[in-house]
Amino acid sequence: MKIIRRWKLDLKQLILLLVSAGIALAVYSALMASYRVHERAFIKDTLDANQAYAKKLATVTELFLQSLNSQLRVSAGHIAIHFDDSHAIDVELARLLTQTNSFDSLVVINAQRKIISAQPSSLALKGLTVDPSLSLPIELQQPHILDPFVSPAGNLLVSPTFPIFSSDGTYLGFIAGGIYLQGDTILNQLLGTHHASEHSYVYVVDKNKRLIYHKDNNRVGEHIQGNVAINAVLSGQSGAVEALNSQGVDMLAGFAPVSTTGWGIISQRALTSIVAELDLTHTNVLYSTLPFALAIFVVTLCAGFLIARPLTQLAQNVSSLSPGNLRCIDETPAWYFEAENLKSAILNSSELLGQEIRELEEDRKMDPLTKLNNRLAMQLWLDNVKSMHYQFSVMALDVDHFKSINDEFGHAVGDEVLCALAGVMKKNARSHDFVCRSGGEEFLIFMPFVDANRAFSIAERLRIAISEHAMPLSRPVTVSIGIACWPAHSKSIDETLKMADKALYQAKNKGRNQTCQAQLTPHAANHDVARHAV
Ligand SMILES: Nc1nc2c(ncn2[C@@H]2O[C@H](COP(=O)(O)OP(=O)(O)OP(=O)(O)O)[C@@H](O)[C@H]2O)c(=O)[nH]1
Repeated sequence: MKIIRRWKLDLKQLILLLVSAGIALAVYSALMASYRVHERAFIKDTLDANQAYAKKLATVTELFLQSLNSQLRVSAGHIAIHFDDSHAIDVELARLLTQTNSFDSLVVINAQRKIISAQPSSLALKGLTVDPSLSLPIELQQPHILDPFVSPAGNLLVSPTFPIFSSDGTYLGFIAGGIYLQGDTILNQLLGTHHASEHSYVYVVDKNKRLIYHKDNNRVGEHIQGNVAINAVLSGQSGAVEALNSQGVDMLAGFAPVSTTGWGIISQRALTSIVAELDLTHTNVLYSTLPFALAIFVVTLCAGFLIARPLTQLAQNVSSLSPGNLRCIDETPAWYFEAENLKSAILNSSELLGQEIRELEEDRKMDPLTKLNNRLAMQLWLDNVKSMHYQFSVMALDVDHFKSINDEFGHAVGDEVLCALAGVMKKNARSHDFVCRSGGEEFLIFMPFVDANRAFSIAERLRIAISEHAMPLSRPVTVSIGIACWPAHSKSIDETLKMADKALYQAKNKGRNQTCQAQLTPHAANHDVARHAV
């Protein structure tokens, strides 16, 4: 049968594969788990930080506006005293502008909406009448912050105002501070520094969802719609939310309202920046893990080779096993329990197998009924004799009237008789005689180094012993024997056996229960038998 060897992974390759997959999976799952945990923590921290920062900025803005209000109140009191002195008002506004650095511009507007003083004077606003849309402070006659508007000088600004009353309580007008929303402004300095984090930024909307501060100055003045954080903060809430901004970017936004103005402050960070930061962090983690993973890989690989080695050697030794030589298996080093077990199992099964083969071999050469040698064993024995060329005599022995025993007592009794005869033959044979059952009720006994005369007397002794042996039937059993010698009777062993057979039939013909010797041939007559005798 042709054996087709299919390619298969060996144990070393399997261990290698398993270790590689194990390490890759372990590193991957550790990185993924760490990534998820960090991502959640990052998002929560960012939301918390942005909310805290928005609250802080709202508080700072409140304080800033209060401080502006206080400054305007002081100046309003001073201006009320000198309301008719245009120069004095100019001086006061100039002082406020330069000393406090809180405003980008300052104007005093009388009850008729006319600008009676303005700083810096370069704006050239003095004498102008402001738009009726800006007359709310005149109607309210109390502190008020005007919503962002474009000033007559063309600047987008927010404007805190404070009313000016004369000592008798007559409303004279109001002082308005201008805080520019575009360019390098005071609001920029207040909101644009010290972010919640490097990647966060702040923007501020007024109550009409109009950007009044943004890091991208060009967007100031823009109206923002559909922003969850803006909607929440303008409804007076503070908090944090992960939501898409107006430009479709996923943002982590913290927000807080400035209650006095109705503004909303939002501090936010793009989610993608967190992902990028996490990616960078985990790439670094991966690089830091790689040497350890490599070390584990190498150690496990070595262990894998050590584990595979006894098994590989056992397999090689078993495949090159020679009958009866189990030493190579016994000497295979097996340093761990399973390999040692396998080695013992192979040794045991090899020994058992060897024993069974030996038994089979014995059975092959043995007559199953009488346990005497069979014809195959006889042939092997004769081959050996031929090669050694030592003389022997052979007895051909046949049970007399065995058919009648079978017929009379049954086949089973016939078998018992055959076994009993075999026992007598073995008992009478010497250790180096070769007794075999050559057929049904026929036997051959080879006697090395025994000449014809001695063979005759041995045969007679055996014949008498058989006839006297108690058989499992009511009458004695006898045998007839023919004798021949090799090479005394013939050069050919086959011929010698035939001559013994012939002598046997002579004994039968002479009336059975007797021994006959083969006749010497001319060749045999010249043969010096004594030369070979013991
Ligand atoms: N019980 C039993 N009988 C066997 C066995 N082998 C052969 N026989 C019988 O042995 C008998 C041999 O008969 P024959 O060849 O006629 O010889 P015989 O009856 O012994 O007569 P002679 O040899 O002429 O004395 C046959 O009946 C065979 O069936 C066996 O293994 N067991």
